[in-house]
Amino acid sequence: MFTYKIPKNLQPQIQIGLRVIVQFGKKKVLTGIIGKVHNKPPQAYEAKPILDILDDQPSVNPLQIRFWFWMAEYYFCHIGEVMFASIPSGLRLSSESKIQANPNFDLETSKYPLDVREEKILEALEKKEELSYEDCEEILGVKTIHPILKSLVAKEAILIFEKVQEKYTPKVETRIRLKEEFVQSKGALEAIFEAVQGKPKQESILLKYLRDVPVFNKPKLNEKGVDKASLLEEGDSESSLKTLIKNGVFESFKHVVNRIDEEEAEREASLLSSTQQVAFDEIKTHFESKQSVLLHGVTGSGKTEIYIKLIQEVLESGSQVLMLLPEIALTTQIVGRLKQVFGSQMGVYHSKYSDNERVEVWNGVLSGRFPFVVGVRSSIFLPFDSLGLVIVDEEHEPSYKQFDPAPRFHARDAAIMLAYFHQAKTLLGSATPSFESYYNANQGKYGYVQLSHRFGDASLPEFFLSNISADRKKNLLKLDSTRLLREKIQHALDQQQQVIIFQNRRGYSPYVQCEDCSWTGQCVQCDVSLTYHQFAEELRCHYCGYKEKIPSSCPACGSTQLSTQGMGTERIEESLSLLFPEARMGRMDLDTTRSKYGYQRLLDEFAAGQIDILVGTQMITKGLDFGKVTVVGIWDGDRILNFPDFRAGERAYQQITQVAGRAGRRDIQGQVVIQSRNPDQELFQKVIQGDYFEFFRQEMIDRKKYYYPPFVKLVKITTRHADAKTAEKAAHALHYQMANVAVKKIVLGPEKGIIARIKNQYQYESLIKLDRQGATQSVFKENLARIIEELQSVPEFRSVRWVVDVDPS
Ligand SMILES: Nc1ncnc2c1ncn2[C@@H]1O[C@H](COP(=O)(O)OP(=O)(O)OP(=O)(O)O)[C@@H](O)[C@H]1O
Ligand SMILES: [Zn+2]
Repeated sequence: MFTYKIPKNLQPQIQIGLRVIVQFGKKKVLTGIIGKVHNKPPQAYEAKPILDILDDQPSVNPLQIRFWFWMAEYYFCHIGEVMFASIPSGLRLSSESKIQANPNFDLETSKYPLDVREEKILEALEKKEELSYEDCEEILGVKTIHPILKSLVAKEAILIFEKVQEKYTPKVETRIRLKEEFVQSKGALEAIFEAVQGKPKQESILLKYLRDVPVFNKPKLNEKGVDKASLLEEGDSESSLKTLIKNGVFESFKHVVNRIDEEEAEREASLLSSTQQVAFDEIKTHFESKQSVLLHGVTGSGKTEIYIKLIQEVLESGSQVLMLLPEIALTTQIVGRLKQVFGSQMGVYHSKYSDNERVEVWNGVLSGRFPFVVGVRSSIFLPFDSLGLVIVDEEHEPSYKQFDPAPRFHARDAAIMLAYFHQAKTLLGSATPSFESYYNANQGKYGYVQLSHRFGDASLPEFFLSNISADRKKNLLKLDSTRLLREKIQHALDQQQQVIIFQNRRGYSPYVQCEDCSWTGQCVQCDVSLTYHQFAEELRCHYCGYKEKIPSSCPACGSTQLSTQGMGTERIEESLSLLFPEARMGRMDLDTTRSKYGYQRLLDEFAAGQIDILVGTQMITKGLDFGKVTVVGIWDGDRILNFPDFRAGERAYQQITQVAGRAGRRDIQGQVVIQSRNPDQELFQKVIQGDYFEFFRQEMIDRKKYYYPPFVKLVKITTRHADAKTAEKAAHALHYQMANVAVKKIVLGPEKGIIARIKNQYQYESLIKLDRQGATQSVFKENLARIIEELQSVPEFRSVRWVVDVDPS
């Protein structure tokens, strides 16, 4: 935080939460937020004046600012980093900014006239799609450009963005409508039909248009016309349409599609079953005395319908609701279900949204257009001012934790704090609660509500362990699939049912190896082997994105005997299509879902029954609700157990239970086949028995004994440097200093990171265990801040980076 002077003329308007323009360094201007107003001039530097105020009303409310301060302190980062994560760049005007014309702006119909200089900028934007801050200075020949840009933003004439990928590309449709004169009278319309007589193709297009747009009864409908693509969808030829346009029957025009769909609610909430109703009532009773409730409901128990009822009640009482979902893959289906009930009062906040779409949701929350938001973890930063309820669905999901960059927050934990500031309630939902949350429930800190049966007549799936090694010995293993798995798949296909196959590794196969010298491809920037991607014919690093072409011979010994080892989703898809040539295959992983609608398309196809077998990574394990899936195969069960962490057991339990939970969600019981080389392992038995409580009890014994969460708090510190020696030395220096801090319980390390080098930076990790008391943690963090600052002033450590991760996951 920096202190700035408030010039006299701006003083009357000053309020906490206003965006202001400030000078930073010699040439830079930045947008800042007023966090505090005080009378203490800084000691170390001469305060510069604020250049301008961007808002009439605060963009950020006092609750948000309080939340930011809490986050910066708790997650050990700068308040500026929190602010940066919170505010979409479209709301941050700076000398780094670029501007583009707002495609929804129309000078003629705009309520606000532009002055000469503003018009000049818009003219320039007609010639050049984007302008930098400097371009604008040049065009107008003035030094302080922000008042003009500020005014253009306020008049909704331009949009601001910082990086190219944030630039807003409007979705433009070509639409078709009848020429106005034909809509005026029935006689005119009949005349066209005469004109197209004997031209069946043209007639068919005309009829189709009139079916979708009944202009006889509602001539006004013609104005909007129809999307050209949909008109031609059913196989009508483009050339017939062209002729109709040429002959002046139809006209085509461009239409900018709204970024956020305006959909009306289409259905009422479902009636709760009696079990759901009991759970619903219990939740509300707990809320009377507790801030947070854990809803532990088995897969398919109908948690979503309970959420819907609660959301409705809270919205009716006039408060806001935020519902967090871990990933977009999951959001597509649930969002669809929620949208049907909540329609246009629900805003959606995706990770794949462009920055300007985020601005739209942000403004929608500010204006009250979206009293309800469904979103991924960053939606906790939206400008809510009166939350009544925060729901965290799939609360156990590791993806709620942000790794990089700072703030490295856990969205579930932060959401609980956010709700606390709003005096709102938090509902955590999961079929496999995190042990931290269940522990809190067990201790009476959270209310606890259980749903132990699936909705309707559905029952929980049946498990089968299938022994890979045994099948191999008997020559029954085909392309790494066991006979049992193949039989189950075949049976499902015969019954026109669907199959999900889970493997937590994308790409074709993990390694390409030389059979003569056992060379494997290594990333040049990280100490990991490269993954083979067959379709792209590349070796790729999954840590830094580095890629290279597959060599035709071994770079080490020249041998041409290169073979692939192990199985990724891409290869499994290929194997299954060889084993089941008649089945239609689909694959869902990071590689097939990069585009914005990638998930949606795959899920739509799967829902429509156009895919028989869907192979996927952890993306397919969450929340999906498809009635025809009866068989789930876990390709490599052993891989799931090998998580390098104290949470290995918990994670494996969650992952297997969740993916299994996709099977048999309606009247036919699901079957789950786990392939393993070692099926007798205890963990498999526990998952199959489904005894969460016993599993929890046993795990807690170990965690208590070895000091792991929930009995202690963890802080992980990574020391990074491009030079291995310096990194090691700095890590030890830090370690030495920490030994003198009294409050810690245990300091482990420093050790080489699990991956010793990432993006050319060597990594050393220390793990600190702290007592759970809040006071201990603040004392520790104060000490840590001091230690790091001191170390950074040592010349040889100047370019060392220390990354502090509180509650690492
Ligand atoms: N009260 C209800 N009326 C009608 N259908 C319901 C009702 N409750 C649940 N369902 C249906 O039961 C199915 C399972 O419900 P839902 O997807 O909400 O389960 P879930 O608890 O979220 O499961 P998971 O943890 O696996 O995501 C869905 O198809 C849902 O539409
Ligand atoms: Zn790499």
